[in-house]
Order: sequence, then structure tokens, then C-alpha cells
Amino acid sequence: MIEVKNLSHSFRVGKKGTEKEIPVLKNVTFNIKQGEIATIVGRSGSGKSTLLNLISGYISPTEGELIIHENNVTNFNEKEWAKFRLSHFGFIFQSFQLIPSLTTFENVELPLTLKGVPSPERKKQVMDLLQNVGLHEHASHYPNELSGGQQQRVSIARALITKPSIILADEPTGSLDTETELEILDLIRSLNLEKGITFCIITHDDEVAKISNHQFHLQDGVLSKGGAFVEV
Ligand SMILES: Nc1ncnc2c1ncn2[C@@H]1O[C@H](COP(=O)(O)OP(=O)(O)OP(=O)(O)O)[C@@H](O)[C@H]1O
Repeated sequence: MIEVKNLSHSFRVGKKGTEKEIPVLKNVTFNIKQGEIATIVGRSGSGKSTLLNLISGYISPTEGELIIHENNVTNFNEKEWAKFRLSHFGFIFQSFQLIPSLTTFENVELPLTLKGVPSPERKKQVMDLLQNVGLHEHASHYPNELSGGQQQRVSIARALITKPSIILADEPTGSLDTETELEILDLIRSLNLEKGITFCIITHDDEVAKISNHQFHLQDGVLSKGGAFVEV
């Protein structure tokens, strides 16, 4: 469960001595229950990425509280956040962010290597997951030898390999054509149903919003509409 309570964030901009506080998120409150898909929608500049960066601990709120799985993470330091992210979060990005010099297998394996999982166990887990996302035959391909949809599958596998309870996604289908987008949305939906993973997805796109249980609308940093539960 992600509990966002009266969260506000301001950026300080300008030269030292003449800095200004720019309020970007204002008193935002909502909950996302475990196993739900939530989308955050809103115009460019409405504060969506700032909200995702707060939920993932890359920036700290100016006011308010953030509680994730009953842990009050609001005042976590960087070390606490790093540990928390590795145990609970997976990330998916619009531009995939795969490492070009690593194969499909090695990109997905990397988080396990960082966690110190022994090689035979890594191999088994990576191959099982590549099978799961339909990429086992592409294990030795490099990112530039894959289509956009296949690259996004690799990045989804990489996000899943540490068995996170929550996946945070920033425009995960933003650079895909419509047909590929629908395939990736099917994959997200089935991972949500089969593994009970919570998804929190930033999007501009109605197709993505259609697979979500909750839609949160941000307008100039304020939650203008938020989240009646929808069965999908
Ligand atoms: N590091 C920063 N310093 C100062 N202002 C910032 C910073 N990051 C974002 N902003 C401002 O905060 C506001 C919200 O930005 P944010 O990136 O959260 O919007 P967004 O809804 O994700 O937009 P988009 O859909 O274009 O990605 C914008 O006015 C932006 O200029």
C-alpha cells in the first residue's frame, strides 16, 4: 500500500541570494492498495514526474508524509532509500534505459549480480523470467538487435527480477507503436493479475489509463480528480 498524505513539494530556483520557491505539488493525498494499477495523468508540467520522484525517494517532500507498506519513509536518508528501493521497487522508463553493451540476459541479470546472488541461481531466475516475458530466444541479443517492444520487455524483466511488490513506470509505452503498446499493456495486466504486483504509471495515454483501477488527475500540482476504484 502506498499512502500519500498532504504531500507538497517546492523547487528552489535561481541564483543564491535571490532564490525563489516554486510550488509544484500542493497538498496531494491518495492511497494505492497492494495489487492495484494506478495511473497518474495530467498535462505536461502538472507535476507527474515530481510525484513519482517523491514516491521513489529521489526527492524529499517539502511537507506531508509518505507511507509505503506501513513504513514511514518520509524522512529516510539516501542509504535507507537505496535499500528500500532494492527490496520493494522496480522501474520502467519510456526510453527503456538498457545498457547497450550488455545482452538481454546480462541486462536482466545485473540487479541480481548487484544483490550478490550466486551465478547458477541468477541463470535460472533470469531464464525463467525471460520465458515469462516471451524473450528466452533473444537472451544473447544486444538491445540494438531488438525491436522497441522487445526492448521494453527486457526492461520489464529487469524490473521484475528482484521480485518487487511495486513497479513505478514513467510513460512505459510512450515510444511504442499502437500494436506493440497493446502487447506491453497486456503483459503489465497479466503480471498484475498473476503476481499481484502494484503498478503506479505516469501516462498521457488513454489506452494505459484503461487498464488502471484508479486514475489520479493532476492539474497544476493539485489532485483535481482522484481515484474511484474501477474493476478492469
Ligand atoms: N529540478 C527542478 N527544478 C525546478 N523546477 C522543476 C524541476 N523539476 C521540475 N520542475 C518544474 O516542476 C513542474 C512540474 O514538472 P514535472 O516534470 O513534474 O511535470 P510533468 O507533469 O511530469 O511533465 P511532463 O509530462 O512534461 O513530463 C514544471 O513546471 C517543471 O518546470
